[in-house]
Amino acid sequence: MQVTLLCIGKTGKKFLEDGEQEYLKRLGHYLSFQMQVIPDIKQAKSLSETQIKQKEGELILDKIGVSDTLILLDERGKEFSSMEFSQYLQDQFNRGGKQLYFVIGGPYGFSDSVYQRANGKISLSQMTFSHQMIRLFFIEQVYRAMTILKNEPYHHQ
Ligand SMILES: C[S@@+](CC[C@H](N)C(=O)[O-])C[C@H]1O[C@@H](n2cnc3c(N)ncnc32)[C@H](O)[C@@H]1O
Repeated sequence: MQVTLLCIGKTGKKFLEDGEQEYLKRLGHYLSFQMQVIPDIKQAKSLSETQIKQKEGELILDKIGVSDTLILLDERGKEFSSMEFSQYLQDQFNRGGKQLYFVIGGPYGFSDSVYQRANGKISLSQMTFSHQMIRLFFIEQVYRAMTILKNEPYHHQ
């Protein structure tokens, strides 16, 4: 199964990019995982928050095929412990689809059309993180989950 993390706009901060690269490299040993960045549109035009969310939503949905699974990262989503999240990922793998997308919204979150298409919503906490920081936290959690599934010591060190 191909797992893709879709994000809006470049990370732009070296300390976060370095962390992303480190954990993407580690994850590559366990999983076919990629991060795809959808260009940030807000600098290009003067649009309202709702219009920005709608445009970003169209760009997100353009990437998702009818049989793909789309899971949103959303502070109002379901919360897991890291152990529970590893089982959640395993369950997704067991379903046997080809493409599993996790999506991080832009600075204003998701449009209604993205919420309507989504197959699920997961939260990393009830706190709100920046759309750039959450990438690193999520990639680390996927890496952690894979080491849990492989009975490796990372989670227990
Ligand atoms: C700055 S937040 C957007 C907040 C927006 N006001 C909302 O209500 O969704 C940008 C993106 O980061 C992600 N995000 C931020 N905090 C999160 C959390 N605690 N759990 C999961 N995703 C989170 C979500 O994908 C969100 O769309």
